[in-house]
Amino acid sequence: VVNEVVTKRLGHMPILKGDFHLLPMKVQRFVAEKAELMRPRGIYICDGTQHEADEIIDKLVERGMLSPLKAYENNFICRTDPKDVARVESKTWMVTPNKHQTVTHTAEGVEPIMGHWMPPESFGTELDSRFPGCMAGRIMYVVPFSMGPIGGPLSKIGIQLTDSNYVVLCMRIMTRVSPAVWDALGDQDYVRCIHSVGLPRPVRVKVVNHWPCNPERVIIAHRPAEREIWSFGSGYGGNSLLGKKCFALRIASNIARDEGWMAEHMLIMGVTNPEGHERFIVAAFPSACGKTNLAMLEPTVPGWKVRCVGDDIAWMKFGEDGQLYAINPENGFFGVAPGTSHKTNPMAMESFQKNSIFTNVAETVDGEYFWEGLEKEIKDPTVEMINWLGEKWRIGDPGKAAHPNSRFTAPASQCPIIHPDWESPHGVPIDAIIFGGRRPDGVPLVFETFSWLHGIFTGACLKSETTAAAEFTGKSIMHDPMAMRPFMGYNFGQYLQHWIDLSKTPEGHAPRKVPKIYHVNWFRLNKEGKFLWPGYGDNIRVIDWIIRRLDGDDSHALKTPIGYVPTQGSINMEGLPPVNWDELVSVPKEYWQEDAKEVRKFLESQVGIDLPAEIRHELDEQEKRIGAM
Ligand SMILES: O=C(O)CSc1cccnc1C(=O)O
Ligand SMILES: [Mn+2]
Repeated sequence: VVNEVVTKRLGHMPILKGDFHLLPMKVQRFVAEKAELMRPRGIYICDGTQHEADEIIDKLVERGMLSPLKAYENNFICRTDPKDVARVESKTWMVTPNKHQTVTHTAEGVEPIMGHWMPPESFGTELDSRFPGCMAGRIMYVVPFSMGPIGGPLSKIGIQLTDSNYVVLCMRIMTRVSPAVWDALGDQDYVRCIHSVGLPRPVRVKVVNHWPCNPERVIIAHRPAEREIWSFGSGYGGNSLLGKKCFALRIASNIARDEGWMAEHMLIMGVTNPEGHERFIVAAFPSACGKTNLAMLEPTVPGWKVRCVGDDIAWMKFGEDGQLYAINPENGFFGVAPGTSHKTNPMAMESFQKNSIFTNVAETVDGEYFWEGLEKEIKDPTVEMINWLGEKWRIGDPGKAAHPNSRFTAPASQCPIIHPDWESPHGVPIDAIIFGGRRPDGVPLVFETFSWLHGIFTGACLKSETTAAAEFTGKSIMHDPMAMRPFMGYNFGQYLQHWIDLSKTPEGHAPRKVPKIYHVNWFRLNKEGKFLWPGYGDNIRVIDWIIRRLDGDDSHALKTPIGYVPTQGSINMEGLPPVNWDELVSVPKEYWQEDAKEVRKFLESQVGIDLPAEIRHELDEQEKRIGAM
């Protein structure tokens, strides 16, 4: 179908690949309009095939942006401009007509830590000063992708326009890119993702590592009501792979609120006990707090089996039967490389032995990847390397081999313990939700909350020691409510209300089985500053206790003011070096009295009048229980 407006807009823009006029008309209009705005030298409609990826890879290798890691099959490495290495929260915005659609009514003079609001008129100005002509001399790739299996009832479709072929390669690993998306689209809406590295040709600045970007002019703006994302100036991770944080969390949480489901920053895992009974659990930990490690856990206790459904994002919806179901909307893993090893996550290691892309890690002269944590696994510890800055480096030299936020991008299908149902369109049944974070002091190894509302309150008070994924540095305990702080798509108080509302069974439906909510803390330190708990594969012992609780075993729990903690002997410690049980599970009165004051101050100053009454009630009741200790 040819439409005059589209034809006029496209003008003589060459279509370098694909048949533009076979695209659905609404997509033709979207592509033509953006092409007229950003004026690329041509349009390339992606088909997501291996052949297409190989062609793009060859071009990037020739240009020097990507190089093959010759020790593996089809693995590649790239180094970014050192100024473009992580999500940039300070330049990530939600654009809504009314400020409080995005941010809560914080106390006078208190900056919201959730949601970063930009008024629509300012967004217009920012857009006009960046996007017109920004793709000059570059190709505009049209990437049709599905978050979730194509055509699934919980899946959603996006179209990303980008001038970065690195982004095209990564989107193909992280999402489902296929012409089948055009057919699945039908009359449903889709999320419009517009991305540019922000460096039109002819380029007048020095491009570092063949990595075009425009760090000083970065903006990542979301228009949730319009289901639109605009990203400029960064080629990296969550700033540019718009299917992940921007779509699957910030925009999707808005769609989920409107449609009655949940878009959460959670891993999804299947756990089978020695009796062969499998349960599925989701867990929300802040960035770089071990979600991937838990999702791919290798149990140290015989008879247990863990299989991975997802490691970062869960979309969940109550089914007709009242059961909560979850899908992993992603198609790959974009995991933190440093700290990943055969000791900490052998299954992750096995997931990226081929067909994967490594960003800002080190490369040995033998063509292997290297990062902090692999010292004991490298064949030759004296081997010469190129570090993430492109400098000659050896183990023991000053500086780091890999950037702390360096990443592997690997197909989920390559994970040896990927669950057989990981692509089930309807998802897997969820029986427990676990919140957790890095809490060096005062927080027990695990506790079960008293109710759905108490669980939401506990999630809203989630805190964790900061890590490398965001731009914060240094060790401090930061609030990260529901592990969604950087990804909150709308007013946090309304988000809590949405969780509360979802537990209510709609008229004439099967009663909703709300999952039990737990909190875990693998990171408690003893008085000498040493970890009290071995963690990693031994965390199955905590999951075992949780599953016995789900199976109705209520004998091994001690009621405390913050929830039920395991009684001594109720966690299988066989084979473990002695553990100081009291230090590990104690709920110290003075610590929690302080904490009660701090979370009240946090909720009152950060959520204010938007805090649902039910959660305020949980806050009051918990403070009373602690006070009565
Ligand atoms: O986008 C980045 O710079 C890394 S952040 C990231 C990547 C994958 C999964 N989770 C995160 C996160 O920050 O939570
Ligand atoms: Mn994450």
